[in-house]
Amino acid sequence: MSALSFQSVSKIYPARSAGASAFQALKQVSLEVQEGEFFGLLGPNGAGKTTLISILAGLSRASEGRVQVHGHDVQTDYAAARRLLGVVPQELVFDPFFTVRESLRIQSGYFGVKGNDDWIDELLDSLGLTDKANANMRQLSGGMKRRVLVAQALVHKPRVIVLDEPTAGVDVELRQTLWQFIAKLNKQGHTVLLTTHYLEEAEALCGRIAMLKRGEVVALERTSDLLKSATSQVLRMKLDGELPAALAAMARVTGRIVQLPVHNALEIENHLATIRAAGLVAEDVEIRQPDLEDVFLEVMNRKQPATGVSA
Ligand SMILES: Nc1ncnc2c1ncn2[C@@H]1O[C@H](COP(=O)(O)OP(=O)(O)OP(=O)(O)O)[C@@H](O)[C@H]1O
Repeated sequence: MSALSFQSVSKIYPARSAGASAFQALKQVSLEVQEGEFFGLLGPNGAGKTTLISILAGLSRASEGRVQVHGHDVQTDYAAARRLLGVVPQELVFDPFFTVRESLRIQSGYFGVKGNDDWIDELLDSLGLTDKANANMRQLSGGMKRRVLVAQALVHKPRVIVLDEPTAGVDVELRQTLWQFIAKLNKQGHTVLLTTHYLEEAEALCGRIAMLKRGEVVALERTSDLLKSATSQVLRMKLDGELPAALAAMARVTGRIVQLPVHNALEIENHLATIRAAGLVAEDVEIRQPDLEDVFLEVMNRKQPATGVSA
């Protein structure tokens, strides 16, 4: 039995006002995540990742289809399904009146877990929160609050850990602490479902990845196979000046660093000639293997059949 099962899940948000149209955020999404997997759910802003997680967590209802956690339906068997899940939400929602330790005890209470202090201490320690155990939630920085949200999601030792962009806006140290801890829990058998815009993290951590585009699954593969599926290599260089329009359309640009997909030697020569003809000087030119970000862009830029968005 799968740890998570999404069967033909669709979601249509109703029109908010007369004259507005309804919006289909998910279209027939089907996914199975096996127990013990570290699974990545990727997609651009608005692709439907949070909607799918909200349905999984019972915060929103699917318009069609079925979602199960270890065989428990998230609608008809909500309490059992929810107990198996630890969800770290994207939004920093917290109660400002309690200390960190109090809020973890309260959260344990919601799940009916008593005498949980040993595990709470371990969570505080693993997430670098021991010093803050008695601090009031409102005194914490954004990154510290994010750590508490992770701890809250894990108080009942859920079999399935769901992380919705857990590293958005957090520093390098927390990322490392967080990933070490989550990887350890995954090794112990916990299933992990992760959404992130940091494709380097997804590449390093996830064994399998689904990519969503406008509510549809457009790729579902092992990470290693996705990386092999890229049809191009990458021409990388530093440039001073603006890239000619013909190349800009296909380039990944970060400050002075320009990266272009290339399929053969002739294409490399042509790109460099176009750059020279524009009066630009390329420095530190190299060819590298594609990474997950290149594959992601390739998948997202593939022509898809037109999809109706209104209902
Ligand atoms: N309550 C709502 N009513 C109407 N439309 C909504 C509602 N919630 C989300 N949407 C729309 O559904 C689409 C999917 O949103 P969702 O938040 O699931 O995307 P996402 O992939 O999580 O994006 P991001 O990467 O920005 O977090 C978006 O176009 C969004 O505007």
